[in-house]
Amino acid sequence: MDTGEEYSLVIELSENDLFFEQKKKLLENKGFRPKERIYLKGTSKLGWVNATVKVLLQIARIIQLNELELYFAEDDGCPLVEFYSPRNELEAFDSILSLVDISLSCANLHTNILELLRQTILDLISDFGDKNSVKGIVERDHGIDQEERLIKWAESNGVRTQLKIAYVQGAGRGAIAREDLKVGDIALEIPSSIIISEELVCETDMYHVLKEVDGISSETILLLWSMKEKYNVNSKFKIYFDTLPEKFNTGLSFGIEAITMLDGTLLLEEIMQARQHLHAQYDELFPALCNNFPEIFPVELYTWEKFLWACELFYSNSMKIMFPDGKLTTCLIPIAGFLNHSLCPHILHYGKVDATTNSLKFRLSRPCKSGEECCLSYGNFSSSHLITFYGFLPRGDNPYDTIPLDIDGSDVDYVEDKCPPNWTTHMVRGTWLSNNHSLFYYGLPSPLLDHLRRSRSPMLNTKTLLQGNLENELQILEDLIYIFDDMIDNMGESDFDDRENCSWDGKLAMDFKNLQRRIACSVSSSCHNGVNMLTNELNKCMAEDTRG
Ligand SMILES: C[S@@+](CC[C@H](N)C(=O)[O-])C[C@H]1O[C@@H](n2cnc3c(N)ncnc32)[C@H](O)[C@@H]1O
Repeated sequence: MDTGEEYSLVIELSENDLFFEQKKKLLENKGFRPKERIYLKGTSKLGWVNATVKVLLQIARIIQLNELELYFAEDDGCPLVEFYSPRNELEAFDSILSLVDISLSCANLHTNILELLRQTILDLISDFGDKNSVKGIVERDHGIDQEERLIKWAESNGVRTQLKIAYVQGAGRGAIAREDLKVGDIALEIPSSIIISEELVCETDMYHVLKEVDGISSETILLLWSMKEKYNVNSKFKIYFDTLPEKFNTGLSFGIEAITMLDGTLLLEEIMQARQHLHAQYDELFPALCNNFPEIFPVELYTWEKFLWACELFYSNSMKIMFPDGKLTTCLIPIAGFLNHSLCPHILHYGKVDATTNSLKFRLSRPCKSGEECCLSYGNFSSSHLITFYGFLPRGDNPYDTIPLDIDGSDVDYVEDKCPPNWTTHMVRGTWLSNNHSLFYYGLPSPLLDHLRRSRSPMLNTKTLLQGNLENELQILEDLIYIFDDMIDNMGESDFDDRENCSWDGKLAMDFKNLQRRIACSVSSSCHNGVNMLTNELNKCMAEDTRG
């Protein structure tokens, strides 16, 4: 921010960004440079403020794209992109808000304009949250005595919280705002002293045994400690362990019927791989540890079932936390473990212990009204990952639900190498998420289409209405239709009929299969639309040729 007559904000794409080149190209396509100076005129007219926020937001969206969003964002022919994903939009809002906040903290002139910018951004954030979040429905806020006891215990240990616990429809327990919370408010603050981390294990006999085990991770050490601590009546964390579910119901516990239903889906592969990995890990440690150190590892506490329970606990409830010494550790965090996942979360950044207060703060990036469920994001995960390791399918459109394509991206000779081939793997997602269904785009990701164009015909790489190009496009779409129709056939018929009578795992399997089918059908139908558009264009071409 300058201090002269004209004020400006500088918004910049870092040169260290892993995707600097791709993002620079996207910015340039929209008429921006990687470093833009946005002048703030000495007027507080609302039209001007709105226009300035719009420009800042357009740039920030591109800066904040992650790899997967970038893959799907390359539809440079589309001026209509409103937002790339809820995560991206909230990150973009967060970044421009902090830009304005930094300027406000050092400005003594024109603060009214900055305040107006700030308020405009806050209004947009609130609007965005209202329109794009699927709100959890509070089912009941009674029968939570244990949880209330845990909160009292936590508060007496220095936790500060604006949240209470209640049962939320379809999600077990959740954290509900006790009063209206604004952007920047801390919904929950946890002192390091009640974070369950490997530090607790270091002073135990168990640690001395486990540190000698070849290749054992600190996460596994904490997991094995937790399996025993759960039954320790004198544990400092007894009240926490008592509130944990007896059963987790993640994909790792799917029964044989649900597994069979998943035949032909990616979820089956993910679950089987994860289970094999856990079985191998268990077999490496047990029964050897119980046999060699029966005092430390009582055999009845280290059964396969109890090990699986602990794995599910860690997958679904642990968080990776960065401590002030720079160490990144997997931890269990009382109270924070009640926060459910949302595709449009209230809390974006939470993984770093604040060195001055020695506490973990859960700050809001969008407002949460009194009585509303407050959520964070567990990460940018696909639904198959969320089912396997957390046991739920998120409601709403998950932008990370993709179907990978078995195409090797590295085998094509690039003749016209204006844009280097950065993508080595290719995928699709539901084409309803795309804004650009026009000729040459078809709602499909541009990196995939470009790759297919080049591999079919290395010399043709233009999006023009020439007959050769159009025929090439037609072939590409027909190949994709073949792949996806085959996939749809392999998945069999939709199973909607008996959903309500299904077991928990049967329901999840069915919902996942229907989701995958919906994605594959959307791709196939977008390709068919593309074929129709191309056939029309080809007919026009041929009619012109005949006239000529
Ligand atoms: C960290 S815990 C959150 C608290 C949990 N609901 C409870 O009752 O203990 C994570 C688990 O909550 C559930 N969960 C989280 N987010 C969810 C969502 N959006 N929809 C359904 N279940 C969800 C899943 O069972 C997940 O494994």
